[in-house]
Amino acid sequence: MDLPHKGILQSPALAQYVYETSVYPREHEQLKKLREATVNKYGNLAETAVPVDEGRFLSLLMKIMNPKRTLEIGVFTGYSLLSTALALPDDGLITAIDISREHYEVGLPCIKEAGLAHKINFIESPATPALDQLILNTTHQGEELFDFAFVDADKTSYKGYHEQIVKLVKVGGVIAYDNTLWFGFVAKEEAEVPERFRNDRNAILQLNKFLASDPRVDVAQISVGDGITLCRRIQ
Ligand SMILES: C[S@@+](CC[C@H](N)C(=O)[O-])C[C@H]1O[C@@H](n2cnc3c(N)ncnc32)[C@H](O)[C@@H]1O
Repeated sequence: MDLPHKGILQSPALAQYVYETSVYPREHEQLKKLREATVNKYGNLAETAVPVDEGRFLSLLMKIMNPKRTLEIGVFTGYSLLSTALALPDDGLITAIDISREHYEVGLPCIKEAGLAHKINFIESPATPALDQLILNTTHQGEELFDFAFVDADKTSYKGYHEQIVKLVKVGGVIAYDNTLWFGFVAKEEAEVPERFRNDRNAILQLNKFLASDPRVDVAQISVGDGITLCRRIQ
């Protein structure tokens, strides 16, 4: 599939400037290898992964938050997952959910090489039932709530995931929704948006509107990568 330039830095030259100045010089060797393995295997589809500046943002956010338990929905080959894993404290653990393990297998050797596979509990499942199971585990078996959740899966389900994840993230914890500026299409008229992006654009528009007035979370729209909405649970 031919994707338009992903990310809100609409000039490829500006994106390249950011990547070369502040991302690539600090990119972990195994992250770079994972990125290259993804391009080798999937070509243009490698753009499905978070852009590298977003990976860096996630990594720094983890270092600031120092979370013990994190959740990721939508793993693909694992660029955001490894960006997170590299920044967790020694006792930090990640629960990662994806409908298919196939793509994850491409990045897994790099995650192993970085010595971080033991931190990751990968659940191969559609997210909705997997989240329901996690809710059961926390309510009936007293498992700890999560400090952080990163959501980067099927956009039309984000609103449903939000209702589940607010039950799984502790008060004071953070939920990050990816692609909330959706290639910049959120600010365009529908007629200007290629047809195959319209459904997801509508879902993102509804999500953004909903989150802006959800009293359970405090919200900031972060203009990095393809747009991340950070939600801090306040009730
Ligand atoms: C945009 S990619 C994730 C990119 C990843 N965060 C990265 O940095 O490489 C979306 C992922 O969501 C997964 N996905 C799609 N629908 C899903 C669902 N209903 N439940 C769980 N995962 C799903 C896809 O298999 C795909 O790997």
